[in-house]
Amino acid sequence: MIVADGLGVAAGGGWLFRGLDFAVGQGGCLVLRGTNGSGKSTLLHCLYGIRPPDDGQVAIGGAPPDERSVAFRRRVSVLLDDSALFAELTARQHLDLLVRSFPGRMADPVELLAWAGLDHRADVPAGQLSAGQRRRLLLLAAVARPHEVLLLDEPEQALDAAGRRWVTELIRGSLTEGASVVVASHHQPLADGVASAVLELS
Ligand SMILES: Nc1ncnc2c1ncn2[C@@H]1O[C@H](COP(=O)(O)OP(=O)(O)OP(=O)(O)O)[C@@H](O)[C@H]1O
Repeated sequence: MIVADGLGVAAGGGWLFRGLDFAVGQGGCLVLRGTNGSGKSTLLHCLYGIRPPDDGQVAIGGAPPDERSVAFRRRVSVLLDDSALFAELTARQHLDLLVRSFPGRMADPVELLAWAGLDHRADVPAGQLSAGQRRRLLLLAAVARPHEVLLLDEPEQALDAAGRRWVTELIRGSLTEGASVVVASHHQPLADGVASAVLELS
């Protein structure tokens, strides 16, 4: 589903990474690891088509990624470093929007909100949620909608211990459904819980 062939990105007069080859099939999870600034977010941007590679190529389902394509965005679900919510819309309204975009293909929003531990905050505008609650809502929205590919950038950010365990459960659910997942993470238990392969950037 996801294939990188000699992938490279140049930055700051050198190569951030170069010659990356990997493939992630259905139900597979590649975990990206590496120090701050090693290029994990940049690699995820390449996989979503936000940033063209400077060397090599990447294909999602046999074609180059294109985040401007509605068809591509319907197949690929993401939580990237700049993902945001509508501050004035509640958690419930965010899910209602998704349900309207994918009619008959999503679980009941009430059940989803309870699963995310957000049922008591369902009618609070997203702008008034805590950082961890906003993170839970972003993750829930990314995973609850139908997807063939899931790209997550440090999903553990801002989450408490229970939330970090929940992320592992959430990614495993996506894998069981057959998605191909790439997740950048600094959280070793999460990596241990979901990885079928690990790519260390340096
Ligand atoms: N267009 C660009 N021009 C110059 N430098 C860039 C560009 N894009 C990324 N970089 C640099 O590439 C490096 C990698 O950044 P990136 O955010 O991908 O790292 P990361 O591994 O995700 O880091 P972190 O763990 O801190 O989230 C950074 O030093 C960044 O400043």
